[in-house]
Amino acid sequence: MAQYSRISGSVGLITLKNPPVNALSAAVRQGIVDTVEKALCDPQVKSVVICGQDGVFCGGADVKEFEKSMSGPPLIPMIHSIECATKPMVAAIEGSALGGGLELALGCHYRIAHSKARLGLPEVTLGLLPAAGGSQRLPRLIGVPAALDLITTGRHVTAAEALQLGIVDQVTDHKTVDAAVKFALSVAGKPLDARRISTYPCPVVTDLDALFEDVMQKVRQSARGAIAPIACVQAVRAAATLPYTRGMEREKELMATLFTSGQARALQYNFFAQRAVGKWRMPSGARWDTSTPRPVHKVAVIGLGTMGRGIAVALAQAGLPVVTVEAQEKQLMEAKRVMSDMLKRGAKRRGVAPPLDKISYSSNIQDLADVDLVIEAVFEDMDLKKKVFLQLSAVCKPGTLLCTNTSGLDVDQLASQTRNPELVVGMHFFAPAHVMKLLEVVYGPRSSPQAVATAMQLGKKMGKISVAVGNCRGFVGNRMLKLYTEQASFLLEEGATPDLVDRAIEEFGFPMGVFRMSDLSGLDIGWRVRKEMKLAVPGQSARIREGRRYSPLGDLLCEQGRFGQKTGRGWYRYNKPGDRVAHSDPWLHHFLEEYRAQHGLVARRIDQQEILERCLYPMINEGFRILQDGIAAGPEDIDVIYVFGYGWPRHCGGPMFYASMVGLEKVLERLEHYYQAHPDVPYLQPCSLLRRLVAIGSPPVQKWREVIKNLHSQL
Ligand SMILES: CCCCCCCC/C=C\C=C\CC(=O)SCCNC(=O)CCNC(=O)[C@H](O)C(C)(C)COP(=O)(O)OP(=O)(O)OC[C@H]1O[C@@H](n2cnc3c(N)ncnc32)[C@H](O)[C@@H]1OP(=O)(O)O
Repeated sequence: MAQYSRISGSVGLITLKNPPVNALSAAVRQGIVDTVEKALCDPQVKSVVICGQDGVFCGGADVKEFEKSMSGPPLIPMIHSIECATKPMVAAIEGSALGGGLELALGCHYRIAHSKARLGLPEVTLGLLPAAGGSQRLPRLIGVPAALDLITTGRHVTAAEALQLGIVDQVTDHKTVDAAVKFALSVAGKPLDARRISTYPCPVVTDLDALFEDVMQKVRQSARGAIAPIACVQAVRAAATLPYTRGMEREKELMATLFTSGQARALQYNFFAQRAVGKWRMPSGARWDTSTPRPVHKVAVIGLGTMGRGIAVALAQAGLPVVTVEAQEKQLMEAKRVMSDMLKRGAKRRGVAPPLDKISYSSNIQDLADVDLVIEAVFEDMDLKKKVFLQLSAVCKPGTLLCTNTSGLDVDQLASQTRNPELVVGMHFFAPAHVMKLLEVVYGPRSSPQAVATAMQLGKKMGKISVAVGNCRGFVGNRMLKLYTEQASFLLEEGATPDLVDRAIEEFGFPMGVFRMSDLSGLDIGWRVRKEMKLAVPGQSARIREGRRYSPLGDLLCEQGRFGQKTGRGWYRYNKPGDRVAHSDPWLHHFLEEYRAQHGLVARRIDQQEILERCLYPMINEGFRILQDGIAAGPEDIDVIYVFGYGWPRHCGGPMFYASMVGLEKVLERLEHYYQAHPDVPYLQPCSLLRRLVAIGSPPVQKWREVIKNLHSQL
C-alpha cells in the first residue's frame, strides 16, 4: 500500500509500504493511484514527494505476482498520470530504485537520490524489458548508447553515476526525504512542460543503423540464446526512431512475447532460487535461521596452487586478514608475486586500494595457531589432505573451523583425522576462485550446524552464492558433471566429433562445449583420478570396466601427452601450448576412426537432439538421485550450482527447472529409451523420484520439495 501525509505545509508525501523492498504489488499500485489523486485534489498541496519506507525506494514490480492473473491498476497509466500531473512530483530515492521502481521515478518530474542509492532497469535479467515506459523514457533522458548499456545489461548504477548520466537531478548525503521536500518546495508552481520525459525528442545519434547493427551483434553473441536482451535493443530502437506513443506500442508488443516466455519463467525462478539457497537446511533439521555462525576474524589458506591463490585473494578482497601457508619456498614466492598482481588488478577495476597488507605468507604451518578458520587447498590427494588435517588439528586453537576445498573427496574421512570432526566442512570453490560466484558448502555426517552456518556466512561475505550440500563423491556439481563428460565420450565412440558435440552444447547456451572445457581444465586431472581409482590403466583400451561401459578415449589422449590447452593438444589442436583458440584436429579425427575400427564400432550420424539428450538427461537423472538421497535439499540448490558454477544457461533455469520445462514424462521416456539402447550404462536407468513425480502428474518444480519430504518420511 501507500501512505499519504502532508508535510512542511504544502508538500504531499506519498510513502510506498510493502516490505522488504516496496515492490509494486497490486495493493501498492492502488495505493499510489489513490494517494496521487488525494495530493492533486488537495488545494493546500503545491508539490508532491514519493518515497519508500525503511530506506528503500522501490525494488520494481512484484515478481511474485507475475504468475497470477493481473489485478489492480496497471503501471503504465499510473506512471503516465504522475507525469501528466500539474503539481511537481519528486522521487526521493534511497536504497534501490529498480525496474518498475525506476520507471516510476522516471515518470516523476524530478529525482533526488541518496549517495548510497542504486538505480537500474534489471528486467532483462528476469527475461523481460522495462515495459512501463522505461525503454522509451530512458533513451530520451540519457541518450541511446547509455540507455542501451543499462537496459541490455540490467546493471545497477550508483547515485554518482546516475547523476553523471542525467538520471537524477541531485544527490544528497543527508536525509533524502528532507532534501526532496526542500527541493519540492523550491519547484512548487514552476512550469512542468520541460520536465515530462515522454515529450523529449530522443537525442540524435549519427549513423543510427550502424550503432544498432553493432549493438545487436554484440548482444546476440553474449546473449547465448537469451531473447530478452534482443528485445531490449529492439525496444530502444523504437524509442530512437518512433514517436513516444508508437514506441510505447512497440514496447508493449515486445513485452507481450517475453512475458509469457519460458525464458522469463526460468530467469524469474532462478532469481528466487538464488535467494532460496541461502535458507539452507540439513537432513537433521538444522536450518539457517536456527544456527548461529561462529565469529571469523582471521582466516588461513593452506596450499597456494591455482585454487589456494584465488581463495586467498577473494578473502582479502572481502576485507579479511589471511595467513597463507605453502610448504614449498619457490611456490610460495611465485604465489606471492602472482597474488599481489591479482589484488592490484582487482583493486584497479574496483577503483580502490589493493588490500596487499591483508595477506601474510608463510611456509610454516605453526603460523596457523590463532586463526578462526582454515581453508585447505593442497593437491587433490586424500593421503596428503589427511596428513594436513592431522597437522591442523594439532596446531590450530580449539574451535578453529577446518574446511577443505576438495572438489569431491570424502569430507568425513578428513574430519575423522581431527579432534573435532563437527568443525570440519567442505568449502568447494570454483576456478578462478576470486571470480566465480559459486561455493558448495559440504557438510559431512558429523559437521555441526554451526560449522555450516559459519562457512555459509563466510561465503556470503566473500560475495559468493553459497549452497549447502551433503557429502558424497563429487558432491552435487561434479557428481552430475561426470555423467555429462562420460556421455560426451561415448558419443565420440559412436560417430560424433568434439566439434559436433561442442557446437550442440554451445548452441544450447553453455559458454563452452564439454571438450573445449575439458581442454581448458586439463585432461590430466581426471586421468590422475581415474588412475588412482584403478579405472584407467596405461596401455589398456577395454571398453567395459568394473562391469559397465567405459570410454578410455581421454586416457588414450593423455598417454600421448595431450593434456589440453597447456600442451597445445587435447581434444583440439592449439597453435602453441597455452593458446586458447581451439582448432579442429585432423589427427584426432583419424585417431577416432582408428579407435572405432579397432573396437569394431561403426560410426553413425548423430544429430543435435541426441547429443543434447544424451549429455543433459543423464545429468538431470543424477540430479533426481541427488534429491532422493538428500544430498541437495531442493531442485533450486542444484539449479543454482549449475548456473553459477558450470555455465548452464540462466535463461534455461538450471537442469532441474529445464527438465520441468521439457516435461518430466519426456525426460523419463528418453532415459528409458537410452537405457534400453545402452544397458551397460546403469545410470541411464530412470531414478525412482523421477518416476514418482511423473506418476503423480509432474507437479511444477516449486512443489518437488514436498514430494521429496513425503518420500523421505515414508522410508
Ligand atoms: C501480456 C503482456 C503483459 C505485460 C504486462 C506487464 C506489465 C509489467 C510492467 C512493468 C514490469 C516491470 C518489471 C519489473 O519491475 S521487474 C522487477 C525488477 N526489479 C528487480 O529485478 C529487482 C529485484 N530485487 C533485487 O535486485 C534485490 O532484491 C534488491 C531490491 C536490490 C534488494 O536486495 P537485498 O537487500 O539483498 O534483498 P534480497 O534480494 O534478499 O530481497 C529481499 C526479499 O525481497 C524479495 N524481492 C526482492 N525484489 C523483489 C521483487 N521485485 N518482487 C518480489 N519480491 C522481491 C526477495 O525475493 C527476498 O525475498 P525473501 O526474503 O522471501 O527471500
